[in-house]
Amino acid sequence: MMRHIPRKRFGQNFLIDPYIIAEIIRVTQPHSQDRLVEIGPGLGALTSPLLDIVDTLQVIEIDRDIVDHLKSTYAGKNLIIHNCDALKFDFAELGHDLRIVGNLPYNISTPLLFHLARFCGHIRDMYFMLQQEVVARMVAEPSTPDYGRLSLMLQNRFDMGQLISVPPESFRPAPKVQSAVVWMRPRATPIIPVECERLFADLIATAFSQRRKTLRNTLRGYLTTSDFERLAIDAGLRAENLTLEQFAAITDYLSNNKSHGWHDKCAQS
Ligand SMILES: C[S@@+](CC[C@H](N)C(=O)[O-])C[C@H]1O[C@@H](n2cnc3c(N)ncnc32)[C@H](O)[C@@H]1O
Repeated sequence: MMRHIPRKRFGQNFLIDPYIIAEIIRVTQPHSQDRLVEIGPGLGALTSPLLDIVDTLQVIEIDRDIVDHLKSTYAGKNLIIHNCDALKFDFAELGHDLRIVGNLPYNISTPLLFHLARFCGHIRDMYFMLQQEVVARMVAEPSTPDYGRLSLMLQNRFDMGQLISVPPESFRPAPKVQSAVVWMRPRATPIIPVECERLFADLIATAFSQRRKTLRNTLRGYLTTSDFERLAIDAGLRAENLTLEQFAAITDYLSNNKSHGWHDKCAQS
């Protein structure tokens, strides 16, 4: 293995634990024909075992030194390297039915998950290593401390679940936090219609901007007392108490109610 000084700015914490590496491959269940994509291959901890199974592997890596290393290590193998920023990568370019895996750079994990959500229609499933704390927020249920914008935005688009809990010692250098592997599968249809997602995003950003306040206060700009009554939602609740379906009902109500001025906004987005 080449001498490489891990770059903090690229979130480089390399997997060194053979048990965890084997577990990730086992849960991913790759098949030779799969259209597999790895984000952030690094020094190849997952890339090597994946290349042993799949006919072709596409990888997206930002670090040029690492790309040079990958080119020499896997010369002659069916590895297609995209030397670019995964946050800007057009995943639609790779076709449909994508299976995406990666031990993600933790410093960009949330924006990367939002970026990937835009390509739901191209994705079959995803398996990612993330900070445990982020996974907890992704899969959180209403009325729990971890439930918030990330839970709602992603649960709208994906079915998700935590698979493996991973300690810091499984990486070099060891991160300060506990990690976990999560699976994500796009829902056949998002709960919020795509054309209303912008309104939904604005609504939950406002509702969660002051977590301890009631919806009556936080959503004052959106809903009157009689709106809450028509929706059969208690205005004395907090954002964290509402289910995704209840936020969907509010979004739907606003988008169908021209007097609120949201109808046009929704249609434009
Ligand atoms: C946590 S390391 C994982 C490396 C390797 N897969 C492993 O498990 O040992 C994250 C990898 O993502 C790369 N990376 C960081 N930011 C990136 C970005 N914006 N786009 C693509 N790759 C990125 C890093 O250079 C690094 O190789």
